[in-house]
Amino acid sequence: MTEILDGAAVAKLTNVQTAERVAQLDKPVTLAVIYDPKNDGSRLYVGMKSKKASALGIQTRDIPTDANATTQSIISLVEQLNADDTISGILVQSPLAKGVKEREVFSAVAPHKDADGLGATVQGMLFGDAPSDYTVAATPQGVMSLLKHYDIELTGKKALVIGRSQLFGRPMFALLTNADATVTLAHRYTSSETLKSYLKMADIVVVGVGIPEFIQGTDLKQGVTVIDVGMNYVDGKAVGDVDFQSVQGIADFITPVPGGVGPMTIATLLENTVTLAENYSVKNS
Ligand SMILES: Nc1nc2c(c(=O)[nH]1)N[C@@H](CN(C=O)c1ccc(C(=O)N[C@@H](CCC(=O)O)C(=O)O)cc1)CN2
Repeated sequence: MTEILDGAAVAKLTNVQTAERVAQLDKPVTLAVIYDPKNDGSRLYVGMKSKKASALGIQTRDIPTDANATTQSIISLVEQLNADDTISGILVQSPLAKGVKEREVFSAVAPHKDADGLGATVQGMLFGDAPSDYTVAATPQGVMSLLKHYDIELTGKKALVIGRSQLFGRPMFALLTNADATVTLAHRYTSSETLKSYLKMADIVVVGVGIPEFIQGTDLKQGVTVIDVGMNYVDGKAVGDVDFQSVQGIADFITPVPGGVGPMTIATLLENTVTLAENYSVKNS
């Protein structure tokens, strides 16, 4: 029997705790969100994040980049927000406009305001498994929260991460390594025969490549745990990178799309934001 890892339900539990934490603070929690208003997905996701933030008592300042925005102009905006004491956390929604160097913009966010955990400093802390307070990218951290909620054993397990983005794959690799799994990171230059062999060996598969139903049940080992990070739209419907029906009876656990990693991404972003606000208030009390 294949059990659903219910991201929507676990996100709800996280959000209740986040709302309680916000209510305990004596100053407003504000998340600044920089995004490209020309990108349909970004408008949708920023809207979802702002709506959820508001429901939890977190204010958002949504900042659309202008038509002639450059890497430097957006970095200057980030630097203003870094220095703004009314801002608890900063999120740079990906993708930014063509030609803007995202990594440079992510890394301009001050570590103590990096709500999305995408900057070089906090990602360096993650890769060094530094035992200190730093934020972790929302999607991979949300995956880890889901695995923990369902007590999925990671120690010594063979984990396959497919996709090496800065948003997901690279921090996912680091988190699973830090959790003592044996991790392989596959990507577009991994041959299909190599990918096939690793898929058949993996105890845990985490895939985020943006190809609808890229993974089929027949690719997988009996009893595998499947985490579908894919967020594709086919005929207007959200579809993951895994053929959900085809893994029934093969996987022990799977995240659905919608209702899996997506809600966890938003819940984790907002959890990160209140953590930054709490740390800031402690340091400045
Ligand atoms: N700076 C960032 N940019 C982007 C991120 C990110 O984590 N940080 N992730 C993705 C998009 N994303 C958040 O921005 C995101 C996508 C989807 C969902 C979600 O909850 N989806 C629903 C389905 C929605 C629908 O039905 O249309 C679900 O899976 O249940 C949340 C966040 C790219 N950019």
